[in-house]
Amino acid sequence: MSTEPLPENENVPLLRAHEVTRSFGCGATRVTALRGIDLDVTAGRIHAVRGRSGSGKTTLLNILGGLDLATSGSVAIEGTDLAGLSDRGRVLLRRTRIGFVFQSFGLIPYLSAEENVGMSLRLSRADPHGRDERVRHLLGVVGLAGHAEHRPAELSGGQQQRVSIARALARKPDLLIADEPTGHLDSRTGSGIARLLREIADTEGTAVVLSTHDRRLAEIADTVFDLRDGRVGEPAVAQVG
Ligand SMILES: Nc1ncnc2c1ncn2[C@@H]1O[C@H](COP(=O)(O)OP(=O)(O)OP(=O)(O)O)[C@@H](O)[C@H]1O
Repeated sequence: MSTEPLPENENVPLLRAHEVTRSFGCGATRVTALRGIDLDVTAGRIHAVRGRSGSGKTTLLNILGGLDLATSGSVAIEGTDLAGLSDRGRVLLRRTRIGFVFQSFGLIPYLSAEENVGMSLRLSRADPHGRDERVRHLLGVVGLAGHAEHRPAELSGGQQQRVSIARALARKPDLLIADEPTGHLDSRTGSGIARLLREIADTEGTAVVLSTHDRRLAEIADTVFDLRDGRVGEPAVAQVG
């Protein structure tokens, strides 16, 4: 990958993956999940990764989010190669710049919605007043202002996913990684989550990378990458912007 500094220009990608491969295991049991992925991620845009089960979607998202490292190739956020950071450097980068949303929500069951959303802000010792304001704002953004004190078990699946999206946004990440965010939801609830992600990308300028089998999520994406045999085809520009 070029070591030239990127020009200052709003079209410069936030994240750039170049020739990314990922293999697991060795010898006869070696599995190559990704085989040379090139992909750019841009602020305020939604990038959907589609593909059959086992095509490498989760593996790719984990690498883009710095949860895992490529076997070869590079992933850089604003020119910083993730593989060049120490483990602690990657943890810090994830905490400050990347939010994660998972299919199974991953909320802490004994905490209320507002406590789940505010958790990472408490851990970062954010000023309590600003923290409470941010949590209130985010619960409003995801349409749960009236459910601040509910625990996950008292919320529907769609509401739990909204809490997990608010939690992922608490520290104003530049990049939101969402692995099958509607995978456990019925289609109507999934459509609501799709609209919410679109709104967040548009209003907060967050870059979103999501994996999905869900047509509705692919429809709200700006770019769709089809993963097949560990490679992506030419990115398709989705019909709906
Ligand atoms: N930790 C691991 N160890 C060994 N093989 C792995 C590991 N993680 C993923 N794989 C393999 O890599 C390939 C891609 O898996 P991955 O989970 O990325 O696919 P996916 O497209 O997300 O699938 P799904 O839609 O079912 O979640 C699969 O063959 C899987 O078995």
